[in-house]
Amino acid sequence: MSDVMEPVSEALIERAKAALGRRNLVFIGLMGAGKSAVGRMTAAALGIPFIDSDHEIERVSRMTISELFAAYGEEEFRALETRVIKRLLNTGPRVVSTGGGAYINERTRRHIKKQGLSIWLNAELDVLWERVNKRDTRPLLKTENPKQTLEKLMHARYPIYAEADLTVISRDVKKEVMVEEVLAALAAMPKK
Ligand SMILES: Nc1ncnc2c1ncn2[C@@H]1O[C@H](COP(=O)(O)OP(=O)(O)O)[C@@H](O)[C@H]1O
Ligand SMILES: O=C(O)C1=C[C@@H](OP(=O)(O)O)[C@@H](O)[C@H](O)C1
Ligand SMILES: [Mg+2]
Repeated sequence: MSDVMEPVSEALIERAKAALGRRNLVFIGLMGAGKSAVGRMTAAALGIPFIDSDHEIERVSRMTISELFAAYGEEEFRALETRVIKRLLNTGPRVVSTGGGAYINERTRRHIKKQGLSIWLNAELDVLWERVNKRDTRPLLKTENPKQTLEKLMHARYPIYAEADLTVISRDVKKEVMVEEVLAALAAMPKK
């Protein structure tokens, strides 16, 4: 069997586009789920502008996420995140990849529910851990036992992520396969 990836079929892309219409597509899920990477590639496949809310927050504040947490704390970060995401959704349609805590914040979640179609990249702990432990850019994981912290966040957050419109299992497969599954989930949505 060849391991060369088949390009995503045009027919699937067209069905996914039609299902999404002019709505924003919003990626949610825990750190390491692939929101930033898969979101960007999904936007490219759909031909829709992409933005990562963390990148936008860093651009407008001219600080990194770590610097923002250190200087102002999580509460201030969440307030800024809510404002940025609200603006991005108001000026769409786009694909927006959020930071892992965004959908957990009640106000941000309300904006996402009102103005976007949400897709949860749901991954198991070991998949997430393998990905996040390679970088130290995530302030919430600067703890004594970051894997345990991640596990606690899973328990606290998964029931809330489960409110998403769509869910795709994020696992150890090529990112292109994830994009295809995202498009298939969109295409399979019941018509309103
Ligand atoms: N399906 C995948 N297979 C392999 N690596 C992946 C996959 N999805 C994401 N990654 C990698 O895992 C890391 C975390 O992904 P990222 O998109 O930043 O996650 P998130 O934005 O959800 O925290 C990145 O280095 C990314 O390239
Ligand atoms: O889970 C969280 O609360 C956070 C996730 C991060 O984004 P990623 O999920 O893209 O890593 C980033 O927004 C910040 O470090 C807080
Ligand atoms: Mg990200």
